[in-house]
Amino acid sequence: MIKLTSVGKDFNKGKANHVQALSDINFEVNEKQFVVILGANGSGKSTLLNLISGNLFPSSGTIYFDNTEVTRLPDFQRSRWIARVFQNPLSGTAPDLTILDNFRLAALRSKSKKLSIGATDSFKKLVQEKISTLGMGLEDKVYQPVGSLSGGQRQAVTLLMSTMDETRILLLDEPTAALDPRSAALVMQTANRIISENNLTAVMVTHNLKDAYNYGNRVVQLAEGKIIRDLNTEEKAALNEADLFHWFT
Ligand SMILES: Nc1ncnc2c1ncn2[C@@H]1O[C@H](COP(=O)(O)OP(=O)(O)OP(=O)(O)O)[C@@H](O)[C@H]1O
Repeated sequence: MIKLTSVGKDFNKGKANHVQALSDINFEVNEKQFVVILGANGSGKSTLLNLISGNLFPSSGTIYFDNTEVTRLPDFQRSRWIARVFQNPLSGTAPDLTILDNFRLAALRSKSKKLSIGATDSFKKLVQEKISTLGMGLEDKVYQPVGSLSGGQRQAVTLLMSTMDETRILLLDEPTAALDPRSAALVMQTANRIISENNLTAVMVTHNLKDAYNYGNRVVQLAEGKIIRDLNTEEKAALNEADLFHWFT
């Protein structure tokens, strides 16, 4: 469903501060796969997500979604299929708008589901039903501004918003890095549930080896802009947690 062939990304080419962030990346993600990306700082993980989302264009190579070339399709034209959760809980939602209005905006990204997207009672009920699955008691707070929620609550709400439209791909960029351990665990459980219940294809960047071990059905390691390991479902299942730690020693 996502395919990168011979993709490279240079920053500041021809200048003294030239960086080759990614080189000759051949990376294919099948539908409903949940890929975890590991790698040291600066290895190119966020750049890879930015190329998939269309926030950056590659310097070389080609990107396809479902066999259609999207190499130079800008992010706003891909956002119909792609939802993204960032490290910073402040990204991804509009802080001054209520929870309900944030969900309305998410639903408006695609009109084809024929959802009633006005501030109608049925839409409110739908949002409350969805939010109640988080087990955070937010269903009684849908008129509260999202900015008043905790970081963990915001990440969970952002994840849930990805189920309001035609999203097929969920990109998670260190989604729990700014959260305390309990909130981080809740957000990961929520992400995992949303991915499987909605048959999403997911790519998650993390530095958390426990999460990389516990979640996803494929694990890829980047180093200096190249893929140096790519373990499929069986190979990942055969790992133990210490193996992942040894990748970095
Ligand atoms: N906009 C940019 N301009 C110049 N260089 C950049 C830019 N974005 C990334 N880089 C460089 O590209 C390389 C890869 O960066 P990237 O952010 O993809 O790494 P990362 O693996 O996500 O790192 P981290 O784990 O620290 O978030 C780094 O050397 C970084 O400095």
